Amino acid sequence: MKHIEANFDGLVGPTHNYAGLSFGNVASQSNAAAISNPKSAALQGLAKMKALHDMGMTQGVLAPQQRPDLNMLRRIGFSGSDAQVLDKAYRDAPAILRAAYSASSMWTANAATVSPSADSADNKVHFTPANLVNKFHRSIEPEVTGRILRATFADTSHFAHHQHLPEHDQFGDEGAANHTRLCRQYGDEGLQLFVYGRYGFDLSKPAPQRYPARQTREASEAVARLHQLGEHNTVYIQQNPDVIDQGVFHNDVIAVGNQNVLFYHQQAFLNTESALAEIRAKFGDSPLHFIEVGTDQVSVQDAVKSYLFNTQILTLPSGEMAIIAPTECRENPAVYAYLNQLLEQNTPIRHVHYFDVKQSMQNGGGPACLRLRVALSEQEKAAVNPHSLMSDSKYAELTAWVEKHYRDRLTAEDLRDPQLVVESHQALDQLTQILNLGSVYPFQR
Ligand SMILES: NCCC[C@H](NC(=O)CCC(=O)O)C(=O)O
Repeated sequence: MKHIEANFDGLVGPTHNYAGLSFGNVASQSNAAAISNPKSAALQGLAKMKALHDMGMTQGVLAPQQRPDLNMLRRIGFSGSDAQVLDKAYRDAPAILRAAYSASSMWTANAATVSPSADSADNKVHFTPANLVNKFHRSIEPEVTGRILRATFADTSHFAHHQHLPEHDQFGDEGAANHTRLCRQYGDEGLQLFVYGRYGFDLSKPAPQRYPARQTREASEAVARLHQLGEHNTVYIQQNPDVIDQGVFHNDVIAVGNQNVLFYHQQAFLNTESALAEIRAKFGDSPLHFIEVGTDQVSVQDAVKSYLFNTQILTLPSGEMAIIAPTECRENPAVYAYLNQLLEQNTPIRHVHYFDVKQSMQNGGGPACLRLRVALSEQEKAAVNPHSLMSDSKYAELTAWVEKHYRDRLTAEDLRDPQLVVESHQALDQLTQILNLGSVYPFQR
């Protein structure tokens, strides 16, 4: 039986903007108030999806959230018509209005944690939407994310969906951005690595000083319990607090894995040696490639700027691995030299492909942030909502949809424009038909 690993990318929503909402995410903070281009952002994302489809990969699409979140604005006391709500929020609470508009659900690595059926005791694929409590603009995502995931993976004989974890920072959960699975073939039982930034209930443990650790150990453990994993197929690893303080707000900014490859920076983890020893012991006998990048090769600062580790490592149909990197990696001399040298080494990684995802990068989201990985058997793949899978015709349809509905320029001032709400709702309403999702959005219910 053939198993594959699909990538489900988040479609960039029509209100993509630069609001500087993520303290601890250097790109988000430094591009605050820059002018965004939602149309180009969505097209960049679609081009990456299409390219992976053309490489023979299984590529899916996840719909964005309804934004602005007018229900949230009403819940905190802004009243009247939609236009009045926007106007009052723009005047009295512009930062909250920007949060209500964020297209941050494009980064589907944070949508959920997914465990494939080969690893879970009940042989189902498990999904837990991330609560994203550390950032207000993201904490308003999980409910609709859960609906979109259920509409995409509806068949309950294959797919198990859980509620997001309790909404408190001690259970802070950022989903698959802090989760990597190692395995031989995708259908074999694998080893799930849960990387956390701090302990939620034991303040005597090491923690960053400057920037927040968004993921707690207790949250990671809760997800593993829900997904029916055991000690033999999980490893918990604490992220190095010093790198969080240098802008590594998710582990996928400093480490990424695929099958028998773990690609990580020397400073990524707090206790690297013991983590690697545990991985080796639990992974079993077959070959494992630890590709460690030294600080002398690529500094943490260059890793954060270029997103060298926020790359996707794909296993191509040929069996060779390819890295999907942002063009920022080609523009950074140390990183580009490193990647060229990596291809000369004796690892499964044989190719590097560069993609322009600048609109997302400027908010701190690279190629890997934009995708949620779902390993599937043939039967499970057949049970996925077929309308959410990329094809030549789906690409053409979605591209035309973006061209029709999206603006190519959005400033902070534009967020008070009630016409933007109308446009977004029209676009999303049509999208739910294109992806055959049913009524997932509040305005449709
Ligand atoms: N995995 C990448 C996530 C990037 C995301 N950026 C943001 O939300 C920035 C939004 C803004 O500043 O407009 C975050 O930090 O969670």
